[in-house]
Amino acid sequence: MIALSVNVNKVALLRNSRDTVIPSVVDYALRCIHYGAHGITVHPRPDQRHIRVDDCYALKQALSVELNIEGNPFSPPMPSTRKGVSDYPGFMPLVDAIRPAQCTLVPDANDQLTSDHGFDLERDADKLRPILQQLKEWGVRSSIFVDPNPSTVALAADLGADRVELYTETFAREFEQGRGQQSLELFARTAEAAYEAGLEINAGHDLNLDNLSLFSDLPHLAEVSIGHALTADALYLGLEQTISQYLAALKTA
Ligand SMILES: CC(=O)[C@@H](O)[C@H](O)COP(=O)(O)O
Ligand SMILES: NCC(=O)COP(=O)(O)O
Repeated sequence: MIALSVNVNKVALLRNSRDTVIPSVVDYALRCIHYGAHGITVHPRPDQRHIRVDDCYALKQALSVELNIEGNPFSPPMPSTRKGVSDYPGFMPLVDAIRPAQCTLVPDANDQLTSDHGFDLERDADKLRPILQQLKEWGVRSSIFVDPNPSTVALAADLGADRVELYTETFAREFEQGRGQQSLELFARTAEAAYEAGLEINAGHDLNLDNLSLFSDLPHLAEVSIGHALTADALYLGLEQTISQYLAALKTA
């Protein structure tokens, strides 16, 4: 079985556009689980523009399924600029406080719009090793966000990671151009090399209802985390009932 972990960043982004709690990130996450999702993913960034520190605490408390926290382990503390929102303590202090089931290390710059590359395992080895050791001591399963590369992925196991998350943006773009099958082959060779090295395999970024069925053929795939497209699809797929309920409230149905 391939686990679906729903990334709730975009729900927080919508919530943050007002000083209200609509939509509730925790309520949305609980509904995802009620409808069959297996876990919840968040990617807090230092500016807390979507998921906030307080969301991480609330999700940890509310969830009985796996919470996956993604982020740059080297991101420093940052004061909050918004009233009533806690300061960002830095990524590793946050993970220490929350102790999620899984922590995915992503090399995002602080001001990056979204994740756009994986770690360079050769260049960043010495920086990553103590981070992975720390996660092990905390009992947090570790995963490293990587670009598909069959010749370097095994290094993640040498560094002490439990899993890798394959960054699937290139697959999504190639799929749109009709080259999904060719692109999947590179991912499959990377997955085989990772599996041979003893790693478990996650994947994510820009997976959607069009490309997911093909991607789910990836060998040894344990988990996908999906947020952006899934949130947009929930808007579309829930629209009919929503419009009809608003019309009923107006007594014009
Ligand atoms: C690591 C990764 O690919 C996701 O966490 C991605 O960053 C989605 O979150 P955002 O859409 O908030 O960037
Ligand atoms: N790790 C990928 C993730 O959490 C969600 O990525 P996306 O579906 O929002 O592109």
